[in-house]
Amino acid sequence: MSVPAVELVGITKRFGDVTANDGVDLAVERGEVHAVVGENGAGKSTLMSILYGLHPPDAGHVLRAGTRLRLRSPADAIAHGLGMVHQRFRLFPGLSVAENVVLGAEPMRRGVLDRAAARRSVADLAERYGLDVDPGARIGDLPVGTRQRVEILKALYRRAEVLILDEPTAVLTPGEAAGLFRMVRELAAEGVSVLLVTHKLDEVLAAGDRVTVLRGGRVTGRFPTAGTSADDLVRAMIGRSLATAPTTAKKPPATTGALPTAKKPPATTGVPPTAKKPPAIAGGAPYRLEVRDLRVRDRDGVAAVGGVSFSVRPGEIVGIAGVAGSGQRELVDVMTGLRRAHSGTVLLDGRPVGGARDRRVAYVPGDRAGRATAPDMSLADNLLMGDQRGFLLGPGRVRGRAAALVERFSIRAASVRAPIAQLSGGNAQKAVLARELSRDTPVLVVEEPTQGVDVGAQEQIHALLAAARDAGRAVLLQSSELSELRALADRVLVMFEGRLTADLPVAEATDERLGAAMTGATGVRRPAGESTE
Ligand SMILES: Nc1ncnc2c1ncn2[C@@H]1O[C@H](COP(=O)(O)OP(=O)(O)OP(=O)(O)O)[C@@H](O)[C@H]1O
Repeated sequence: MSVPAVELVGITKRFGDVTANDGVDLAVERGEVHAVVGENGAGKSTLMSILYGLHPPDAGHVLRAGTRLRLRSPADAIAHGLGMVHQRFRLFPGLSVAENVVLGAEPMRRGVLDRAAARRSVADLAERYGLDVDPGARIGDLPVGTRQRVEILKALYRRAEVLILDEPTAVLTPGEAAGLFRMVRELAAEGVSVLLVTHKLDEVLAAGDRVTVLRGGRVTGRFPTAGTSADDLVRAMIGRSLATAPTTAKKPPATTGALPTAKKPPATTGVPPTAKKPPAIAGGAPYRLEVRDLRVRDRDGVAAVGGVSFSVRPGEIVGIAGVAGSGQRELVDVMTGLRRAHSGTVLLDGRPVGGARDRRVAYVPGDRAGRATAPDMSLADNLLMGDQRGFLLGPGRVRGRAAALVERFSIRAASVRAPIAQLSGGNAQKAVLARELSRDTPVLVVEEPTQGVDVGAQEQIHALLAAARDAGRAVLLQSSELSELRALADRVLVMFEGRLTADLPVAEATDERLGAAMTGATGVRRPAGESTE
């Protein structure tokens, strides 16, 4: 057998009491697409960080084409033909594609950047690997899928032969995701090895050659994708099938250093477990949330939302679909009181939303690190943030309440005192959901609730959102996963260029109809008695 392109041998990594990787062996062949899957906190990101020189392992080593490497930094990794595309792109919006690709390794001519040479080599590279990118385009003008291609080009320009993709489709539309995987197969055919970290098992099975499953920092399964089902992977990931899943996630294995079990949580901190009759709204308003002819301008004075009207009843989940930048962000900003509208109104239970952050709206932002959490503050403080009772409680009670939420929402963390930045991505997301779902508000606005979240937790989060609806809350759900909108929403709205291009009952929200509305096709279907303009 040939020497693997890259091999991780006996990798162990501890953070305090947490063993994030525990004797992990993983070999990737040349030209292979190798997926790494596992629950939130299973140790996937840690393993990739070690391979990319971001963390030194406590034990074990990395071989590249059979040679042992000492990786002290990403620069070392890049020098040995490793490249990584992070979830958050590291591109300069004001610069061109070619300038971004060559940045730090520029072709120079008489002491200045040789732009023509940069463009030529970027165009050659794009052509060789079949990547559709215009080297002269400005990054700021490009859609997310194209920006990701630029990140991949950047790695290839630095001669990456092993490419690590960390949840690459989290930010992509379904069409862009399909394009990415076509490209990944082309790269593999050219001999590039791809390590793919993802929670989407259908992607793994469609685009991967082999899969390694991690659980509690250890390898619990190795599969060729051929002949393997999603259920086989799930069983290796969580030790059971999803079909027989209890509603709450299993206790974490001892190696992840989870918190001790908390006492019974106080009733005020949880989502009501059973469906209730929607409560009557004060003043008899039929809607919990009403948006009337809303217009919002962005910083440059351009209309970001151009006259949008819709309403959400108690006990209803309304989904919002649309390609990024269609005005969803601005719409949500006004609804949560984070931005002022140019004109129009937003009413909660018949009363206008306040100018500042309105306490009647619980909000789960899509931008976890930037908006949803204070990364340097403890998990406990993040869980209680915005809860005015927090000021009246001593630190012991704050930790007690936080521990109750940790237990209830199966958040895996070494301690509620540790900074939230130390949690795995999916566990940080669960913490934000725990905080917002446990607030007793009439309206819940949720963006991308399961982004970066493992399959078991996805199920749990969906059940929690359904419970919030059944308790009579009005839920507005923005998601780029059409399957998620279909699973949860009663109606799906589509935004395109700041306007609603569809308002469909879920039974009519097919991929084709949503896709057409997302690209601006007309033929808007509106439920009787309501207008969207
Ligand atoms: N810098 C750090 N300090 C302390 N603990 C950490 C640090 N980085 C990771 N951990 C812990 O190591 C464990 C593995 O985390 P890791 O991020 O590798 O998981 P993951 O499989 O990538 O999860 P996710 O799917 O949620 O992104 C978790 O328990 C996490 O809290």
